[in-house]
Amino acid sequence: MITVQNLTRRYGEHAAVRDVSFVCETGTVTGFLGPNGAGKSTTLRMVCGLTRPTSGTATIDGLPYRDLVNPGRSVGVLLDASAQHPGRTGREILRLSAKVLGVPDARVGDLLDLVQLGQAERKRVGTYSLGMRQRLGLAHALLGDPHTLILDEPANGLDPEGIFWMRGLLRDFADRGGTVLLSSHLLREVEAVADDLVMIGGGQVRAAGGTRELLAGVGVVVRGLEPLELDDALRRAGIPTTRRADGSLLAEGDIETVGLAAAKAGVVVTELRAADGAGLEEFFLEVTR
Ligand SMILES: Nc1ncnc2c1ncn2[C@@H]1O[C@H](COP(=O)(O)OP(=O)(O)OP(=O)(O)O)[C@@H](O)[C@H]1O
Repeated sequence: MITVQNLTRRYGEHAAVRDVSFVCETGTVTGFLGPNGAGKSTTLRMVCGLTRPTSGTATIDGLPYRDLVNPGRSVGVLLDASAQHPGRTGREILRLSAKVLGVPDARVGDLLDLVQLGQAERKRVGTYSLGMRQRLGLAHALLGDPHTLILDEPANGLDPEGIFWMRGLLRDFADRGGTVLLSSHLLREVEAVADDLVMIGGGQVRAAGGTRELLAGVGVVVRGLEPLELDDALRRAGIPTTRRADGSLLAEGDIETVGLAAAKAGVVVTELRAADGAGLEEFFLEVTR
């Protein structure tokens, strides 16, 4: 379990992270979402003891990262896939870390198979694509057989097949009782795998909760024959709306309330349904703006 309590980090006058709190439960995947510069990396670095918080605390299974005995055996971390020595091969990097962690050498081969680096394991990391580095980084994070994974933008550089593969791997890790915290700036990337979402914008948590609950709470998509009249009618009925790129509206209410408001105003509705992932995407953009 990861517990983040009132974490704040200031750089001079600028607060990169402001009073951020959330919990990642054991056996779940938590998606930490936010646009560029929102404060994701700074928060993850504080959780991993790499950046000192100005105030607040972060613990993993009740202990700050710095107090964990042999942390690589309990927490797998991937913060920057490019932070490996470019002159070493993938296999060499894993073998060196295995020695440091006290992990049997045989595990290196197993992990290389798992992340499907193929022949690249014998090539120098400096020649790797970003996707290959991410795969190696994931193998590195898993090397100590940890029960917690903290991954900063792990899908960066992965192709669609790679993203699908990684989702399966993380899902399986959590289903076997592990805890996963992963950041992304793309909702679509984590929506399918995350049990819980924490959305951050401007250094602050803007929304948090179960992915399904957040999905359910984002309102309905409604389209009218006369979009402007429909928008007017809903606003007059006290229902906030957001215009979507395809000409429909995202309305903050349930289907019945929205349908009734349109009917009362005599506006023809051509589509009315619960907002799906598209609604969540807009919600995400809205709350983290
Ligand atoms: N060492 C530092 N010194 C000064 N400002 C910093 C430092 N580290 C981060 N910041 C600032 O803190 C804010 C949050 O940065 P952070 O890297 O945590 O965001 P992020 O959500 O991870 O963004 P991205 O998705 O682009 O990686 C940014 O405004 C950034 O410029």
